[in-house]
Amino acid sequence: MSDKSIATIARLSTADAAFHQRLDALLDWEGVSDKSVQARVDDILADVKQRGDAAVIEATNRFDRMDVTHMDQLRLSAQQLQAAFDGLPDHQREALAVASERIKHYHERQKPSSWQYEEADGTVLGQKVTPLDRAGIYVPGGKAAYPSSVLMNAIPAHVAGVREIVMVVPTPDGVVNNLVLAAAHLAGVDHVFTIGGAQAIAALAYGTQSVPRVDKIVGPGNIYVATAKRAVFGQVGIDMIAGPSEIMVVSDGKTDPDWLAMDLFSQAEHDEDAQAILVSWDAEHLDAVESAIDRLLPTLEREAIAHASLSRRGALILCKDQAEAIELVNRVAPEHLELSVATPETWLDEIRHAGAIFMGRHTSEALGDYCAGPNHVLPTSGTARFSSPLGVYDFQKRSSIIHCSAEGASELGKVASVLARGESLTAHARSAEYRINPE
Ligand SMILES: NC(=O)c1ccc[n+]([C@@H]2O[C@H](COP(=O)([O-])OP(=O)(O)OC[C@H]3O[C@@H](n4cnc5c(N)ncnc54)[C@H](O)[C@@H]3O)[C@@H](O)[C@H]2O)c1
Ligand SMILES: N[C@H](CO)Cc1c[nH]c[nH+]1
Ligand SMILES: [Zn+2]
Repeated sequence: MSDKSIATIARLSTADAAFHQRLDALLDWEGVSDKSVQARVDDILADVKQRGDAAVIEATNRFDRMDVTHMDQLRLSAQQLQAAFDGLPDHQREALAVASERIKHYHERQKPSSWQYEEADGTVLGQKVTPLDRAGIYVPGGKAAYPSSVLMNAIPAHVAGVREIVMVVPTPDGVVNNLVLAAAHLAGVDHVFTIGGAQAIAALAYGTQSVPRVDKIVGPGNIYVATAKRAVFGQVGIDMIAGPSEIMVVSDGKTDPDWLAMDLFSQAEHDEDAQAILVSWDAEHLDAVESAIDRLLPTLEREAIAHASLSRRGALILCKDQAEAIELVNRVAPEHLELSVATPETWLDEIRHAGAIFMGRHTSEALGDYCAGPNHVLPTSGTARFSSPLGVYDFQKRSSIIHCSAEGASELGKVASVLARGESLTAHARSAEYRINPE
């Protein structure tokens, strides 16, 4: 272990008796179970539900340090979005366009089609896919502005065929980010409100005098956003409850330690509660990465956030071998997994839980955050065990189609009748029996 360390990041070994306890402590994020946050969010939701715009304005003035009196001051017009796009320097406009094209191309592949098949007696069964009428997208904006999240939320909605997209994004102190506006223009967002936190989620879920009520709310955000999304679920659909960003890297010891240190920082700089873990079976390599962390930390602009995050939820873990590294990955089920190894493709079958898998030394997670193509809104806090990246499927729903021929209804009626009478549901049985062919 490096003796020059400034103790930025914990060193753990799977051989230690207390390893699993320490890992559990690292993975634990109180998040949406925090009672004081829940109480505050409940108050905001109830207020917006009751008073609409007036409550949204008050909360926005309070939490985002604004001074507005009318909802029109929290609404951006299509002309403002267009002007932001037109006013960008060429290199920014081009980068947005490239990212946007790649994200669209990737998500086009996720587009499902409706299907149906016909049985021998002429009965037709199928599934009809229908896009949502109106989707609400939350774009975070508290500690940083996220134009990339505009694209990642709005493009799959468009590909899915959503009729109307309503975007909310907080602008603390009234500072509007032109790249965010330009991305909204490029991605074809229909309405933009500069509101955030629980008040924005409430406005989308319940509707207000100005904000249209949506059918589903998607997108990442902080603890107030996540708590509010959980509370309004049922009233509206939601994509997932996303916690702070996470990265887990597995290294075979051959990747440049500076690259790996920066990959850990790349998520640590999102949030004090972000999680950054490196696993390797090469102890000297972990020493080298630890030195790189200490050396590179002061060179970051968001040094304080990255430092807090690495101290709280960062770790360099020494494991026995590849098999144990894979076990750890499946246990953590990270939002982002980097396989910084020589032949990542040979690992893939055994990796069961991860939001996105970045294969090989050259594939830094940052490329996925912006422009590789796959979505960067991913399951966190171990929920990759049962959920998937945001995708076209989040903006669509399915209806079953059943069209019986007379012959089909007669045959199925006999089966349904037996089962209905077994459930003592006489009306069900008789409804099916009416359609049974007499001979
Ligand atoms: N998964 C992803 O794709 C992705 C992408 C980008 C960011 N993120 C994550 O999203 C989060 C963004 O968080 P953020 O804070 O920067 O922006 P945010 O937009 O989620 O939250 C800002 C809002 O929080 C509310 N708020 C702040 N303090 C409050 C308080 N004391 N009481 C009530 N409300 C309060 C305010 O209304 C403010 O508008 C980070 O955790 C980051 O890691 C995730
Ligand atoms: N890493 C974030 C998702 O966890 C997405 C993002 C946006 N900008 C930079 N990174
Ligand atoms: Zn990121």
